[in-house]
Amino acid sequence: MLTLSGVGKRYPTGDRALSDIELSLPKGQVLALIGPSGAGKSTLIRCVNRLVEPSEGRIALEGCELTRLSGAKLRQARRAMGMIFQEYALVDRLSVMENVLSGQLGYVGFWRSFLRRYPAPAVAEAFRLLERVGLSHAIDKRADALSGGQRQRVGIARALLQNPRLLLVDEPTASLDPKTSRQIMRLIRELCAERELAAIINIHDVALAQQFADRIVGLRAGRIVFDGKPQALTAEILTTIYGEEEWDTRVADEADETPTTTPASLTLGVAT
Ligand SMILES: Nc1ncnc2c1ncn2[C@@H]1O[C@H](COP(=O)(O)OP(=O)(O)OP(=O)(O)O)[C@@H](O)[C@H]1O
Repeated sequence: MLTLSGVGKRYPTGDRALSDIELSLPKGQVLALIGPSGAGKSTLIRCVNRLVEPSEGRIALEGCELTRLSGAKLRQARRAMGMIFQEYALVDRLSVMENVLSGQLGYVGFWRSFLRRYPAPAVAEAFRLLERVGLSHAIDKRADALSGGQRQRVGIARALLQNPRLLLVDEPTASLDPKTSRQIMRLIRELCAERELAAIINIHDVALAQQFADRIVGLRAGRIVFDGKPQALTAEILTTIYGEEEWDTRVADEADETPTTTPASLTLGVAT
């Protein structure tokens, strides 16, 4: 449903962020994008919805070539892509419900949304979504009264309200504790399965990526250096992506204990 062919990005500063990206994402697939800082993960996600303009290559969503679109047609195509950001991007002084409804901005027109009058079906759907993400008790709360995990749930409900076919998720767990991070990743995973949504999730936590994604793509210096199943991510491949590190023994060494043979996947939570 999403295809990137020969995509590259060079910023006006001269920094080359992406080179020769070839990627095809089928419907319903959850793809985790991993790689060290500066590898190009955010740039790749932003090229897909054209927040960043690719310098070369083509990106097509359900047969529609996004890289050729502009103006109203681009805005319309963007509605098929739900964005979920690390920093939640909520309006603090608005309620949970109003924040979710603001996902309708592209549909209802500026004045109507400015006056905060939303169509009844959108409000009903927002109620359903808030219930689904576990926030039915907090509908009237102001966004700034929520925990990080709750804020992320609002962001997820807001992205889903526009009924996207693809989710673009940028560091969804960066500011969350380990348990909440797992809950948020599980929720995204379940929602993708329920709605046959494809997702690209930019994530630093390799163990979470392995646990909740169908497929892992590793970027290094703007190039794809791994594309495969989570189980195929060996210590050797992690070295290709991140550089030298004793993946199997790192936790034990740092705790000054006898090195163990802990599998790579269990020791990678902080590998960035
Ligand atoms: N707006 C920009 N202008 C110039 N260079 C940029 C810009 N945004 C990113 N870059 C450069 O592009 C490269 C890729 O950055 P990007 O933010 O996509 O990496 P990332 O893998 O998402 O990193 P992180 O995990 O730290 O968020 C880096 O060299 C970065 O310095």
